[in-house]
Amino acid sequence: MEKSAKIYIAGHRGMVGSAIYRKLTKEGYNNIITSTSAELDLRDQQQTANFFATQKPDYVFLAAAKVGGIVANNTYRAEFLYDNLQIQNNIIHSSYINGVKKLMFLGSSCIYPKLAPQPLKEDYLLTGLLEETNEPYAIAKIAGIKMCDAYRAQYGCNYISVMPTNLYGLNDNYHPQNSHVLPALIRRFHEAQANGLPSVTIWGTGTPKREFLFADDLAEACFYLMQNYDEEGLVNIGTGEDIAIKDLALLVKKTTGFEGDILFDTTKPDGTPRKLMDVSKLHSKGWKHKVELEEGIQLAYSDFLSKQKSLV
Ligand SMILES: NC(=O)C1=CN([C@@H]2O[C@H](COP(=O)(O)OP(=O)(O)OC[C@H]3O[C@@H](n4cnc5c(N)ncnc54)[C@H](OP(=O)(O)O)[C@@H]3O)[C@@H](O)[C@H]2O)C=CC1
Ligand SMILES: C[C@H]1O[C@H](OP(=O)(O)OP(=O)(O)OC[C@H]2O[C@@H](n3cnc4c(=O)[nH]c(N)nc43)[C@H](O)[C@@H]2O)[C@@H](O)[C@@H](O)C1=O
Repeated sequence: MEKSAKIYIAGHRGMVGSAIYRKLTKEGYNNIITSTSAELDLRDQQQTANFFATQKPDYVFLAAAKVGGIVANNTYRAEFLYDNLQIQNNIIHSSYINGVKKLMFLGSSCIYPKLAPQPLKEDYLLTGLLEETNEPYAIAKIAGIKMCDAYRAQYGCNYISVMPTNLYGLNDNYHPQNSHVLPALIRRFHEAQANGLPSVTIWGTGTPKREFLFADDLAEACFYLMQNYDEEGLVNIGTGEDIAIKDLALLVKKTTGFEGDILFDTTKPDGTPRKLMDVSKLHSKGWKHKVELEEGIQLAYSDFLSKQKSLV
């Protein structure tokens, strides 16, 4: 990507989009275009087509999506399927019509079968049934990978797909029900500590294992792959290390200084038992994560503390 290239970050106010924005700015890119969902509803085909025809971006990072944790995915099943298919179809097709040089599509580790062997290799895609709680979201993300591959095969478009593991970081969503586990626990442990509560309840059994990548590390990987990776198919982005949710809760407890008990609400879903990425392809391309989990939780907690007055 030339420094003067016109780069569109779709979803620039989100956790990932804002991290990509920070990275590009730090690298000296100054022709970045953005638009909020209120200004441009990417589910709308005509609005999206007009935006691309007017702006004519050279490069696109597709980080706009309907995103949420396990309960949000399971509750808003129609929105997770419809919104995501619309957003990605509109952006990918408009990119083709307007000659975008390269596009990066962001998927998710939930595209892999629920009971796939671990760690998850890229070629396990479409080898088994999906996890029920996030099937609509996963189906949309799989369609995005296949859109990129089909436009590459038929039209020669250089569209690449990356599959991030579970993410956390600055500008995360701290909604009590709709967020992912790490921001949810940061908020719940912090509030319990601040209010002198005797215990914190976490969802599920605490036995599922998850892998976590700091969003600024993800942005580094996206920037690197945008310049060094031009293949069809998909590439995992993660750390290659995972942790049981119960142990994650102990880390957040330590970070927030909470001293009470941890209880488990087993009426809430566990989801996939394990989702550990095989990152050998990513490492072979020359990229490895930098921020380890405990340091990342500290950074995310500091960001939470600076923003908590504005949270609902
Ligand atoms: N968070 C995670 O753990 C993971 C995320 N990912 C993927 O990374 C990408 C970014 O996720 P993340 O940053 O966490 O999500 P966020 O919810 O933080 O941000 C999503 C962004 O998408 C934009 N958006 C949503 N709907 C529309 C719409 N209809 N029109 C225009 N813009 C819209 C929002 O814009 P606005 O703010 O203007 O409303 C928002 O900035 C997604 O593709 C997600 O699937 C993958 C793996 C894990
Ligand atoms: C990134 C990924 O995110 C979603 O999948 P998920 O990995 O299951 O994500 P999660 O962060 O919501 O939960 C991880 C684990 O943690 C447990 N857990 C405990 N206590 C809380 C809690 O308070 N909140 C949440 N959300 N989970 C909790 C929870 O029960 C589960 O066992 C996908 O739908 C899909 O969107 C996707 O791609």
